Amino acid sequence: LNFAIFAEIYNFPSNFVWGAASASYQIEGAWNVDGRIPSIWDTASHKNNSSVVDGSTGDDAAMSYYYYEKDIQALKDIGFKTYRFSIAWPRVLTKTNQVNQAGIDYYSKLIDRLKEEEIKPMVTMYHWDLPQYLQDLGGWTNPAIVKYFEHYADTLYKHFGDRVKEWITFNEPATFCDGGYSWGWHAPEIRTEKQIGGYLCSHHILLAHGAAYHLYKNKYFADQQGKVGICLNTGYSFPANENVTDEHVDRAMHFGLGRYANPIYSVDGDYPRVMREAIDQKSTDEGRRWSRLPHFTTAQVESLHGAADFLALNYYTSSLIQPYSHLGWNPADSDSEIHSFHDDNWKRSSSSWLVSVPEGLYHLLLWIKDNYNNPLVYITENGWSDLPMTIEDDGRVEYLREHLAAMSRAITDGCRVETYTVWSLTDNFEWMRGYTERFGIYAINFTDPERKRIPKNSVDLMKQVVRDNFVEVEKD
Ligand SMILES: O=S(=O)(O)CCCN1CCN(CCO[C@@H]2O[C@H](CO)[C@@H](O)[C@H](O)[C@H]2O)CC1
Repeated sequence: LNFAIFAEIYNFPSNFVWGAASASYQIEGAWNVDGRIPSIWDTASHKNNSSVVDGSTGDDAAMSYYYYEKDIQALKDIGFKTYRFSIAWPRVLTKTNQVNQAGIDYYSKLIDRLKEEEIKPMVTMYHWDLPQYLQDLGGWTNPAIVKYFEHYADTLYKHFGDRVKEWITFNEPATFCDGGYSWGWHAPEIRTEKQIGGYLCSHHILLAHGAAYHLYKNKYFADQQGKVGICLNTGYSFPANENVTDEHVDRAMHFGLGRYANPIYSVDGDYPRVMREAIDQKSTDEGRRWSRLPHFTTAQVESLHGAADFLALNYYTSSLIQPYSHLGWNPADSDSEIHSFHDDNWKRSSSSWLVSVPEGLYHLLLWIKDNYNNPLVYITENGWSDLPMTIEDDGRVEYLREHLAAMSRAITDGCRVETYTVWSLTDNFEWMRGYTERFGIYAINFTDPERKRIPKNSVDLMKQVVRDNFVEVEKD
């Protein structure tokens, strides 16, 4: 059977860079070794009544602190040319904000080995493992955190900036701000009414990103010539029926992605007008003396505007939307007044929140192009989940084929996407889902002391995509 007869071929630009992604707390283990201090995820996973569904922790995880050569071999076997990993703040700085040399040495060794194998290191500075002693001071809801983060960024640029040329300040603030400080289902598991904690977190994340960006430009760029971006996650909001308008779509997109992207990438900067006006009015209606959404000063708006060299984007899934007004729901119960939900026909993964909507990636990339003047985009996460020790991961193969095809179409339609790193290189600690949901293209048996990286079928797909620089999907 000649597959080509039944397949559509989607090509990629000749200079397109393929790779894989991971995060420190999810893979490293060695949680209390060589000077690493506790993070908010050590605290959350070590609790007696931990919310991690299988009671597991990242204490050992994939043991990449010891087995990083296994990760490098896995990358080489596929032919990946970039590796997006995160550096653990708790491993690099002590509680007195001095350098922990053992932590520096670990990441230096990893970076040197990647460079030897001609694999570009792309570093995420913060992928959720905040030092616990900073959370004890309020964490991301305390404006003092901006200074601590700026010093952490300075430390990273100083020690690794000669070899690392692509920096991502934060991974998915949309997930950890509201997850951690509004709803409480992410570390540090704090619940606050009406997203007050989440909005404080977002505000300080953006100020910290701006500080780290300008620090790089002012102090390091001349010598190091690298790029600094931020990693944002969102889905696309599809109208659920013909009564849902483009205005509803834009409202949903601005309350989601725009909350973080507008201050940096939009023409005017600052929070989206639709958010600013809605939350200020609602706060007044609630009898509050000031808005739940903090205000940037004019100087801060100016400083944040344009403060990124690329937009790192994590895409997993999308939603159908309906406004509260069409559902007769109380608008006071939500700032966006938009209800998001899944179409029952969308294929399901092993994660409750993850269904397959490839066309959402296409529409999202077009929306970013149209709303943010076609910024340089790196897709830094895209992936599927299956159950432990699945090797014949046909669901992931289909998901990746369809999403790579959607990305190819967006590039053909003018979107500037230059890199794709699949989530994830190996199975790892999936936060509150522990080891019950697996995102790796390599499987790991977490009772195996060797933590062998076992290729799933999707490894063969990625080898073919890297080799041929095209992907095939079956014709409908
Ligand atoms: O339960 S509900 O449906 O009410 C809400 C949950 C929705 N979240 C949306 C954000 N998503 C972040 C993805 O998280 C990203 O993707 C990977 C896979 O999760 C993680 O391992 C990465 O560390 C992270 O960057 C995790 C689930």
